[in-house]
Amino acid sequence: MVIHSSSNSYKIILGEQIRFALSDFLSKDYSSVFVITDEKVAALYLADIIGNFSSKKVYESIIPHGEQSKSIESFYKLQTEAITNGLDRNSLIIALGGGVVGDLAGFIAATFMRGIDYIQIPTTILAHDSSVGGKVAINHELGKNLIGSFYPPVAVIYDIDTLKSLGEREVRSGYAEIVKEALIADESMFNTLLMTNICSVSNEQLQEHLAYGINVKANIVEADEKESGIRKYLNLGHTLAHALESELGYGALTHGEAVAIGLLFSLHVSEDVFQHPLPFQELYTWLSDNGYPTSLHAWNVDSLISKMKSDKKTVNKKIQMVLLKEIGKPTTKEIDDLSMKAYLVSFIRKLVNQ
Ligand SMILES: NC(=O)c1ccc[n+]([C@@H]2O[C@H](COP(=O)([O-])OP(=O)(O)OC[C@H]3O[C@@H](n4cnc5c(N)ncnc54)[C@H](O)[C@@H]3O)[C@@H](O)[C@H]2O)c1
Ligand SMILES: O=C(O)C(=O)C[C@@H](O)[C@H](O)[C@H](O)COP(=O)(O)O
Ligand SMILES: [Zn+2]
Repeated sequence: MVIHSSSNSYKIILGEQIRFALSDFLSKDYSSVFVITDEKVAALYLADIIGNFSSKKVYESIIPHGEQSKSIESFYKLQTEAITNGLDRNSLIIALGGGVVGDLAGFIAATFMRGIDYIQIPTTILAHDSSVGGKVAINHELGKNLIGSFYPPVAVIYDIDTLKSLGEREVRSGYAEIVKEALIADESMFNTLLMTNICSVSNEQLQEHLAYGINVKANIVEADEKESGIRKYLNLGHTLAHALESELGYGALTHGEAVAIGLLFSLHVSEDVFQHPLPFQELYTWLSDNGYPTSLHAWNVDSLISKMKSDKKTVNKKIQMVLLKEIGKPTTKEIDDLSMKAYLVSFIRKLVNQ
């Protein structure tokens, strides 16, 4: 599949063992290569990637795994390494890992010498979403992804063999974004997913779900790369999810776990706003059957609302949520603070009473 963005067109290649054949997908002769990965992924796949570049200068940097690495400190450290390694404008950065590595390494590529090429080599299910579309960013203590850019990669090389080493928590996290894509795009896939036990999913099913998710995402980002309109729909569930991630401390919930709760919340609000029943209960049951954390601890509602205001969809301090008129019919809606407070309180009550 090829994605056409404002600055380039890039391929998304999905396959088995393709991490050993990177030169098949690179069209330029780079002066050097800088692989950025995390400690878990490095132990599993870094040698495979480096093996592709025997005749080139290859540098590597291994960051601690987890959301806390999407920080200004990691950003500065990696920029320093890029400079001291002598990277130039003809160097290539490789983001080898999940969404944390992808977002961080992509932002390094976007800003080093005002922008050099990078490729995404996603290694998590969740990264079917993060590696496509060119959103790159780091977190601020006050909010998720607040410092970043739109900067597409030159290729996405998705070796699905690497997904076999993922733990259950990461499988869950990735599936939350696939459920999101189904909710914004079509009911039949959503119903199929609700019949899937994600911890015993077959290879073929997983490939089908990944291809589906990438297709939904690719169509949206091609139509609205910089999020002036329909790209906002990919943010379904994220207004609350990002606030929770920041409020509870980055890494306390995985991004997908937070998105799962955020999706439930968007169904809760949508049902009230559009006075139309949505499958809140069905999604809740599926999430708990599949081991997502759905029982809540004390949330500070006022603090969450203030975090929700740093969402990138906010205009004039008014929160905009992505809601569903029906499955497959997303829209955006401004929610005032009083209503938001009431929705959060009733949502918490609903979850506690499950
Ligand atoms: N840019 C975007 O459009 C976009 C979209 C969705 C999410 N995101 C971002 O992505 C991040 C979450 O990504 P993630 O869930 O991939 O998290 P992650 O990158 O932290 O990876 C999750 C965990 O899995 C480990 N891991 C990665 N690949 C592995 C493998 N093949 N085998 C075993 N372990 C492996 C990692 O070391 C880490 O501990 C969040 O920061 C989120 O904001 C960005
Ligand atoms: O690609 C998009 O657009 C998305 O919203 C995808 C989300 O899954 C992803 O978490 C994204 O990073 C959120 O973007 P943000 O602009 O709200 O930071
Ligand atoms: Zn997301």
